[in-house]
Amino acid sequence: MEKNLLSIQNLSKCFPAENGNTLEALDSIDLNLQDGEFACIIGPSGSGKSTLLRILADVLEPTSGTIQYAEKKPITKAIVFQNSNLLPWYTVIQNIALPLQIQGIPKIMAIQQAQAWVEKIGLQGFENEWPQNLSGGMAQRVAIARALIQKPQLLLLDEPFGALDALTREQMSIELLGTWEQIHTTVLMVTHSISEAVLLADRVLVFGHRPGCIVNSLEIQFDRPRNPDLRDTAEFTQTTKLLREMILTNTK
Ligand SMILES: Nc1ncnc2c1ncn2[C@@H]1O[C@H](COP(=O)(O)OP(=O)(O)OP(=O)(O)O)[C@@H](O)[C@H]1O
Repeated sequence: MEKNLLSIQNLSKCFPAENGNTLEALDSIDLNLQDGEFACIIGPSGSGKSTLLRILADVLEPTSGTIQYAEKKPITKAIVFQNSNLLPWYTVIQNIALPLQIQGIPKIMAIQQAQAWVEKIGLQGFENEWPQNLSGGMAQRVAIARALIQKPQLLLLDEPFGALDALTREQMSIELLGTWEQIHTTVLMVTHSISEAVLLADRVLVFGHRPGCIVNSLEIQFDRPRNPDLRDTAEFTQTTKLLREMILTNTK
């Protein structure tokens, strides 16, 4: 049976704007995330998608509303942004090991675990490289490994492939699919790519124009584990078409 990880109720967020006005970024968001679910958010620019992720990551406070956790205690979370935000004075392996060291895990053990992640993301040989010498795709692989090494119960991905070229982006979403199929942690991912959402997600949430709220959602019912070849099937094309129509209808 499906188990709830968290429940967002009536969540709104306002920012102070010019002339003493307020800018309503989010309005009355209600959302349950199931334990082990991969959910994607798609919506217009400025509709509050990043704001919602930042609230869930505890970087921002909501103006009103609640987030309740099924376990009745805070859960472990990690967030990855469009920009990898690697520490430039740390090497690849040091960046990946950092969250464990912050948790107090001895350096030698943190580096051992980071080495396993270097292998999972295919960056063997680049362990001691500096972030400025990595391609955009490599840097994002490191950022994702740095998040996943923490074994977060909730992984928040804010357009993690948005700054990459189309081919690298496709490759990265296939790699993310493979990694996620092994760990099945709960993911909430913002993306602007319909095909990425359909390949990865169990459910796609469609945001309307600001103030952001969920105007529609689509269950993606392809079997797991999913194979990237799914993208070549007629069912995949039909689903992307359906989602595109849903987005266009709701964000006119
Ligand atoms: N710290 C802030 N202070 C003031 N306004 C903010 C702040 N953060 C976001 N906003 C405003 O809130 C609205 C929602 O922004 P947000 O970045 O959440 O949208 P988004 O849907 O993620 O956009 P995009 O798809 O372009 O990344 C925007 O109008 C933005 O200018």
